[in-house]
Amino acid sequence: MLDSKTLVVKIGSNVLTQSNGLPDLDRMKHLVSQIQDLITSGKKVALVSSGAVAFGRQSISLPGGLNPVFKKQIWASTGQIRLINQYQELFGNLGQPIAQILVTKEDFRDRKHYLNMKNCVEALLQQGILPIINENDTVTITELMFTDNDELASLTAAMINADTLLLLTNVDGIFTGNPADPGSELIEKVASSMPEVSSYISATKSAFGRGGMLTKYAMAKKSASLGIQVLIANGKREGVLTEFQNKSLRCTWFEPNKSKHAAIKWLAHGAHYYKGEITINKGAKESLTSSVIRSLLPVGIIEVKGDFSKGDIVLIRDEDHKKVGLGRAEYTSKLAQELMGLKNQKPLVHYDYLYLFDHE
Ligand SMILES: Nc1ncnc2c1ncn2[C@@H]1O[C@H](COP(=O)(O)OP(=O)(O)O)[C@@H](O)[C@H]1O
Ligand SMILES: N[C@@H](CCC(=O)OP(=O)(O)O)C(=O)O
Repeated sequence: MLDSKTLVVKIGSNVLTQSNGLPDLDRMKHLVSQIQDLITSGKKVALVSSGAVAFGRQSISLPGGLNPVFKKQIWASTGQIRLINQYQELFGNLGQPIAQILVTKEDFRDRKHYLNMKNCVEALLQQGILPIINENDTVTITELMFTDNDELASLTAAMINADTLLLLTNVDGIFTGNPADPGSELIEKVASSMPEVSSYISATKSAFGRGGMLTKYAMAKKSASLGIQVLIANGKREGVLTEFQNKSLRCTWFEPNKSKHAAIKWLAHGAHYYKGEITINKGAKESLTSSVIRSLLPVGIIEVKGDFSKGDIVLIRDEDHKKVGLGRAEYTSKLAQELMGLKNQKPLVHYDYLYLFDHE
């Protein structure tokens, strides 16, 4: 485990609820005081907390036949107030100010939203205020939804340039089989050089979880590839964050690769957030994927699709429709259409803002 200065702590729904579905206030209090200890020790912490639907579900009973989307919206909108009030009370008792940030996938897709959100979270951290982030479940339905809050936490860690992502769930980490099976062993370390461990993971989810261990694993691997160390640990364990501080935590630790710069971290998560598609010819592909770092020039572009602005993410494909990478557009789709195929024009994607999939 490495030292940490800026970290994102994600708390899963199950950590905050008891097996009977009622909120586990003792657990919450315990975690709050340990988060406070992390902040007091000089770390910058952003908290991604699930629990809105679980808190809503246990306080508002709804008719069984009600549309599941309405149910989720009602539970999330009523439960989020309870969740944040609880945090407000617990952190307030310790003199720690908090802020609530509710986001959607669109906020990560649109460069302006993204920068507003990033600036806001950084300003809060700068002022010693703890941002508590959750998905805006009332407006995010189907394709607008994050896979789960592990994805949101991973995006947040990339956004604020965190060195550490701590995913707290109801098991000690990834096991070699069903965690309840005494024959299963905890996988203590995952490194990019090691064989895949995803085959061990079953699609089972805990009682209130959404994504399950498979998304946790996928997000942890992605974050580690960008240079963020990731720990999957048991949020129900007494002193979990104190053990993290002491580097003695039982967990699955993902060894980070060399850290990528902030823009690349944002781009790497852009696979579902791009606004336009650029098709490039063979020569341009060879140039981008060669060992010499090069920008994407209009001369190599053969098609521009979608409506994007300066700063938006674009997906780059080759002539065979294969995905080559993601880039940040230096100008609009309209101008890109005009310059397409022309020599001696300014790059559409600068090499500092180019993420190639093969490099993952
Ligand atoms: N190999 C595995 N190791 C650990 N947990 C696993 C594995 N396969 C499936 N799981 C399940 O993943 C669950 C945690 O994911 P999830 O329900 O999404 O939690 P959270 O609500 O904390 O996000 C565990 O409770 C466990 O049942
Ligand atoms: N936004 C939802 C969280 C959904 C979710 O991803 O839950 P989990 O798998 O427990 O992290 C809520 O607050 O209920």
